[in-house]
Amino acid sequence: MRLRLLVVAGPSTGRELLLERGTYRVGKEEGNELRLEDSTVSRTHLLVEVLAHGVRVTDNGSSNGSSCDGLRFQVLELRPGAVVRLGRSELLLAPVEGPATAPESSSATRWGGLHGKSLAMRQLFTVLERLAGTSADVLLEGETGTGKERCAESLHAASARAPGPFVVVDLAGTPPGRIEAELFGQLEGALGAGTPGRTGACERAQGGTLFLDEVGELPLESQPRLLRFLERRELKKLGEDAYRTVDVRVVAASQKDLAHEVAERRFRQDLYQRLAGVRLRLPPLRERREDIPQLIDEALTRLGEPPSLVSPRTRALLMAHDWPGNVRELLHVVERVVRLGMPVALAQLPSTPEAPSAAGLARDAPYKEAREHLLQAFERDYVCALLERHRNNVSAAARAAGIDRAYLHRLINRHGLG
Ligand SMILES: Nc1ncnc2c1ncn2[C@@H]1O[C@H](COP(=O)(O)OP(=O)(O)OP(=O)(O)O)[C@@H](O)[C@H]1O
Repeated sequence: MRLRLLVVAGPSTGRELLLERGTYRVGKEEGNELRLEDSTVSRTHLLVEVLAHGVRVTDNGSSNGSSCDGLRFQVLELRPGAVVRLGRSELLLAPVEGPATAPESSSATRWGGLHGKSLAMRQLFTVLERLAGTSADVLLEGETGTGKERCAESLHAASARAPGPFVVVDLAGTPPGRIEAELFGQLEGALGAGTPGRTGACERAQGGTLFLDEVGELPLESQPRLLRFLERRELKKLGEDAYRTVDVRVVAASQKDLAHEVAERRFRQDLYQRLAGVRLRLPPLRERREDIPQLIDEALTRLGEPPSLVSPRTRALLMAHDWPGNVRELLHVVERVVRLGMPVALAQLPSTPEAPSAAGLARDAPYKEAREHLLQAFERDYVCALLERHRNNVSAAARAAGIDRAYLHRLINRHGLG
C-alpha cells in the first residue's frame, strides 16, 4: 500500500508528501521534504521513515513536541489512519489511492449515531474517532441513505466543536442561482432594491461544523469561491467588499463519484483535491448485511418495541434484500411494520436479484427461464406472507392455503424460510 502524509490542520492544510522509501523530514524550514508554514513547528521537527506496513516517526528534538492520540512521543510506529500533531499542524497518514480507512478496526459496534458491527463500519469508526480529535475537513462518499449526514453529525458531536452549531446546506435542493447567497450570505439590497440581507451558512457555522450535502451539485462558476473559502476560511457576502474570517470545519458529502465528475470537467480538479484530502466511503448496506439485525433492533428500541416484533423469518427476508435505498429504506420498512402492524412480504420490497418480482422480470429471457423465475418469486412471496399471517403456525397456514402441510414444509425449505 502506498502512503502519503497529508496536512489536515494548520496553516499548510492541503499540502501532502508521498512516502515511497527512505527517510523524510518535516518542519518549518525550507529544504524539508514537507514544509509547514507554522510558527509553532520546529525547523526540522519530525523524521518519517518508511517501513513495510506503515511508517516510523521520530521527534527530532523539537521545542513543542509531537503527539498522537493526545500522547506525546519520541519514536512511534504509525499505521494508516493515524494523525500526528506538531504545534498547530496535524498530519494524517493515508493511503495514496482510495479512502483514508485504517486497516485497524474498532471493537465498538456504534460510534455516535452510527451503528454497525461489520468490519467496514468498525474500521470507519477507528478513523472517525481519530478525526474527531482534529479539525480536518472530510469528504464522505456513499450512495443515498448510507448515513453520510449522520456521520457528519456524529463527527461534529464527538469533536471539540460540539458546543458550536452544525449547519447543513443541501446543494442538490438549492436552486443554482441561490447557492452563493445560501453559502456566503448577501447584503440588504444586493440582489435588487428591497431584497433582504442574510447571513450565509458558512458564517452561521462559526465555531462549529458546516455540512455540504451533495457538493458535486455545486455549479462550476461557484466552485472558485468555495475553494477560496476552504483554503483561507474567508468569505464575503454578495454585495460586500471586504472578506471576513470564520472558524469552521467543513464536512462535504457526495453520492456522485467526484473523481469521475472531475474527469468529465463538471468539477474543478483543485477543489476536488482540497475536499478529498480525507476521503471516507460509507459502504452500501448490501456490502455489510451483517449490520442489518442491529439496525432493525436499534430502530425497534427507538420506537419502543421489543426485538420480537420482527420475526426471524422477516429478518431473513430483510437480510436477503439488496436495499438500493440503504439504511434509510430499511428504517422505513421497520417503521411501517411497527406503525401498521403489517408483516413485511417480499412484494412490498423493490425487487432483489435473489427474489425478483414480476415487474423486475427480465422479459427478454427465454420463456421457460422467465416463467420459472416468476414462479419462484411468487412461491417465496406467497409463503412468506402466509406464514406471517399465521404467526408461523405451519398447520394453520397450510389449512388456510388449502395445501398439504408436508408440501408447505417443502416450500419453506426450498426458499430457505425455515
Ligand atoms: N449506521 C447507521 N446507524 C444508524 N442509523 C443510520 C446509519 N446510517 C444511516 N442511518 C439513518 O438512516 C437515515 C439516512 O441516513 P443519512 O440521511 O445520514 O444518509 P445520507 O447518506 O446522508 O443520504 P442522502 O445522500 O440521501 O442524503 C437516517 O435516518 C440515519 O439516521
